[in-house]
Amino acid sequence: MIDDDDIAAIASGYVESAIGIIRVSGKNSLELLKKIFYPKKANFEANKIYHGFIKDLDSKIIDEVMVSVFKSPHSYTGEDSFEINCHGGLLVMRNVLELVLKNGARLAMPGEFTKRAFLNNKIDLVQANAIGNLIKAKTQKSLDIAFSQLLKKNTTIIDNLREDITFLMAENEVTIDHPDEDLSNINLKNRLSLLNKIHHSIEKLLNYAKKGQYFFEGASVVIIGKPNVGKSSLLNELVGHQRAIVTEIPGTTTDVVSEMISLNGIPLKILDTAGIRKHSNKIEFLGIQKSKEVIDTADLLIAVFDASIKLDSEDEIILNVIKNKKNVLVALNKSDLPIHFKLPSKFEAIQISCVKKSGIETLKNKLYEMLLEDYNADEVVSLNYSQIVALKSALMQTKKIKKAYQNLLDPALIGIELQLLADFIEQIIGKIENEDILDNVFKNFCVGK
Ligand SMILES: Nc1nc2c(c(=O)[nH]1)N(C=O)[C@@H](CNc1ccc(C(=O)N[C@@H](CCC(=O)O)C(=O)O)cc1)CN2
Ligand SMILES: Nc1nc2c(ncn2[C@@H]2O[C@H](COP(=O)(O)OP(=O)(O)OP(=O)(O)O)[C@@H](O)[C@H]2O)c(=O)[nH]1
Ligand SMILES: [Mg+2]
Repeated sequence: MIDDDDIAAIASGYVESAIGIIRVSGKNSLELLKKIFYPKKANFEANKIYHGFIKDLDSKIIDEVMVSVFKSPHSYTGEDSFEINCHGGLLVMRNVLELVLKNGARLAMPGEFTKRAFLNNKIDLVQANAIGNLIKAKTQKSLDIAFSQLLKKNTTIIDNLREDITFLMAENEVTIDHPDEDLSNINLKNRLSLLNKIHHSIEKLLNYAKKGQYFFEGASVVIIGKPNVGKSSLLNELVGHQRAIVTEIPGTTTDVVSEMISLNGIPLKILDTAGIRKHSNKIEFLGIQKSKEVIDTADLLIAVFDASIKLDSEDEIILNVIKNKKNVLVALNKSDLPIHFKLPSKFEAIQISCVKKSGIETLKNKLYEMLLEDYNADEVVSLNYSQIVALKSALMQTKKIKKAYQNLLDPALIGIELQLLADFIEQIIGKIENEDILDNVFKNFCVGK
């Protein structure tokens, strides 16, 4: 179902400004324009801007304006549409909008113009999301990513995925039509290797999407370690002020303390935690429970050790926590003192001193590097939550299909599974049947966008 009734909104924002833009789009919008706009020559050719007057039904002049006219499909929404450039006073903008509404348009919902652009195939869902991010972007880097995404229609990686899946589906059809031809080993091998390629691409896309998200939603870094190693001191160094209490008494921090910083444009939430050890009292026990909880939510962990004392059983607890994790940065603090700590060789560490303020920049650079590892600004896609969910489902689906091939499942059934995979991929680009999911994408846009 495609809505094409006339929608209207103040596109420039309802703030006093030099010029205000009232945007109207819909099947009958140009008829509506004729009723309220009086230029010298009322021929309303596409892509032209006209000077004239907006008049109400009693011929009273509402404002002197410029109006641009767009004709379907050559407009932002793909529909007939126009934009009134009126004086930017609050009352003027309201009067013009009200007149437009009185003449049959309704107020647009947030993002509804862009939703129509999407429904009319002017942009795909990845681009729609990019427009949302473009407006939201708070750092130049986020803006660059959003913009580069807006400029390309489907990203190549998604195009290739579609192509590969279509190939598998076509090949599977052949097997259904010619059941006598056994799936030869060679064929099976080819299919599995193509499926692996698909699996790998989806993983890559998920990885890019995650990194793209860092720029818009931010990332979280959790500082862990046994008591008294200097976790709170490190938090304070990273945020640039005395956010957390620091004392020489082990067990000083008993709750999670967090603070935001910008790391080269990535909004970073840094969390300092209670030192982990065999607890000595109830407060400490609860604090340690909390530390363990936030560890699992972290995009990155900084494990802090005290370089000035020998590795002990409390450090072992921390080493155990991080041993199978990839997203860990090890910091050897107090490196201003004589070094007695020896890290097991499999870990790589950065030496820092919060007291001497040394190594902190190196640590920040390393954090940034780890967050954006394998990241290629040209290929990054910033997907929204439901797109990421679709991608994850697609990933699971490839595993299922792989098993189906290996178990020589009936091609008709394999066909169904392949179709499901194709559907998940289409959801990313935007073939979404469910209106609710779709509205979710646009509801965070401004009215008038
Ligand atoms: N006044 C105004 N400024 C704006 C917008 C707008 O809609 N109006 N935009 C949006 O919010 C952005 C620009 N994006 C736009 C994208 C496509 C079309 C458009 O009319 N496309 C037609 C014609 C293309 C052509 O002839 O070059 C098309 O795609 O067919 C317009 C604006 C930012 N500035
Ligand atoms: N010499 C030296 N002392 C440090 C350094 N960093 C922190 N300290 C000291 O180590 C002690 C503990 O620091 P905190 O930052 O409170 O340690 P923590 O890991 O947060 O401790 P808990 O909250 O108890 O788990 C304080 O006395 C700090 O002054 C450093 O780089 N060098
Ligand atoms: Mg502390």
